[in-house]
Amino acid sequence: MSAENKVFIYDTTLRDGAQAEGVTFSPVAKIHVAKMLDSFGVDYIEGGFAASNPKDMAFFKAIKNETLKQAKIAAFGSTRRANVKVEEDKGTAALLEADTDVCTIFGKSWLLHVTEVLKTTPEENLAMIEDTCRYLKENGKEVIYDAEHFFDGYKDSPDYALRSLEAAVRGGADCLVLCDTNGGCMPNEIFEVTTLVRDRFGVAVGIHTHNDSETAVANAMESVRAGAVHVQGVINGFGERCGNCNLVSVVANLNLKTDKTCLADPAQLKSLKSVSQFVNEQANLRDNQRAAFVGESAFAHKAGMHVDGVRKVSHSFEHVPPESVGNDRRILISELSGASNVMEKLIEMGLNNIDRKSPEVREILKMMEKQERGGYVYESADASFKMLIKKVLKEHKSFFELEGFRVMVEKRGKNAPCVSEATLKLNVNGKRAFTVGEGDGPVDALNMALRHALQEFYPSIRHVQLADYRVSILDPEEATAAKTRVVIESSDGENTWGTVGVSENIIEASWEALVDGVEYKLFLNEDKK
Ligand SMILES: CC(=O)SCCNC(=O)CCNC(=O)[C@H](O)C(C)(C)COP(=O)(O)OP(=O)(O)OC[C@H]1O[C@@H](n2cnc3c(N)ncnc32)[C@H](O)[C@@H]1OP(=O)(O)O
Ligand SMILES: CC(=O)C(=O)O
Repeated sequence: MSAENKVFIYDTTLRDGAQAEGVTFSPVAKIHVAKMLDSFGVDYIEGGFAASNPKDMAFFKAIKNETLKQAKIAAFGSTRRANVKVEEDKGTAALLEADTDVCTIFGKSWLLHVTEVLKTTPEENLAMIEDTCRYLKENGKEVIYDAEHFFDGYKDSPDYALRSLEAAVRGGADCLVLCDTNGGCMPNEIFEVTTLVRDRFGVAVGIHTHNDSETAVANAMESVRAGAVHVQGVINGFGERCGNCNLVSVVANLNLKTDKTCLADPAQLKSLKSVSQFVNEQANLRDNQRAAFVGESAFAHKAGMHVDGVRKVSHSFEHVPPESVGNDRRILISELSGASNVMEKLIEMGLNNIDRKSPEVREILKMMEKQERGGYVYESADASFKMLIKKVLKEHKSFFELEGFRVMVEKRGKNAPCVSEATLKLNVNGKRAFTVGEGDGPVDALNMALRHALQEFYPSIRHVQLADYRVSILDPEEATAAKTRVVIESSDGENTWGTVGVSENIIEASWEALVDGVEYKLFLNEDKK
């Protein structure tokens, strides 16, 4: 890796990320995230605000017992309070107590904040910056200086904003990080101001952006183009208000689209999606389906013409190869599909010998369109679409015949729980199966009865679980006569697959989706034999 092309990645998921509404990391989660970030290859991990709370301080102690490959742990805090000696300042003492190699302090660049928030004088603020940097340097720390509101401060008074950086440099700061704290800047402003700071100071320049104008990643990229060598951000971009610069996108863009490198081992880029998912899990957040690079939809192609293009030349509709960031290409089936979408599904099913222009492909498309007009959607119900293909190709067989079911929901008294029970009669290979299932609701009960009935004949069904269940009402204006669409996700612990059913009766729609789900699994098993 050429030193001059290296951009240092400073992760603040555990500090600025924790300032996001709805996010709190447990002490154990903080350690898990830090270890994962280290394996991923970031350079700095900001573990918390040293003076803020015992949990953040406990993290700094606990992480010392872990062996990290290369990441440095940074403790975060502010410049000393106004009119307090730095040696007597509690926040600065907490930074030293954290006992990290790196201390990151934020100081004020904007006169508005100096006079109206700190309620101090411009000169005292400069002294606070210089004293705190110097004191931390004297105590052997690498000092990263976060110039809070730097761009807003610069717009208000360029002279004062630059003097605040000079104070940090006099104090010995190792890196000047320009912060767009309110997230209001445009990329061109970031480029111009970063260029000016880079040319003026012989110190490394970094960037810290927020996403209030949806420009945090673009702003960080522009800052790097202007010479910043250090980017601060959060995995998945959550953080105060609208969030921080999303490091997932920054790391991918830097590695794949510039001559810069940023991960200790660039091969780690392939773990980007799992890193993103891991952080969301630890932060108790859902994955963002539409997230750039790592979302489920990031490489999902729906429009027929796009699928046609991707099948011919993958980069005709993909800005980077999905596998480069650990993601997968997905082909969706819908009313916008053409023959190319169907071909992809045929290939997935191992049916490689059917021509794109064949009558079978046209017939599959015709059937799919008819079904969609009737309320079916196949985007999330790939397995039902594959069953439909089998039916059109006359390769479908029924593994069982339904003789009948009855579903009952009973509530015996105001405070008694609702009990759901289903009885089911099937004919399986000429033998009669009669089972009863109980469940949390009527569909769960029916699902239980179906699995009990089949597992004697098809043992693999034992492992199939109902993973998700979604209901939509079609034509709601028709009130009770409205159709119901049920989409079910089933899982056998290894794979998940979606199926769909439509009926005026919710139980019947659910049954249809359950049957497709079970048949899909049984076909998969047959194919494996
Ligand atoms: C841009 C950023 O994201 S910076 C990080 C912001 N993060 C956080 O605030 C989360 C952690 N914070 C906390 O736990 C608490 O705010 C603490 C423990 C740090 C401080 O709590 P308190 O002492 O009760 O103060 P409070 O939060 O109400 O006010 C902040 C004080 O810090 C001062 N302050 C703010 N920025 C700075 C600075 N850069 N340098 C010195 N003092 C500062 C304010 O002037 C105010 O001082 P005052 O009490 O004399 O009026
Ligand atoms: C330092 C910081 O978090 C900010 O200015 O946004």
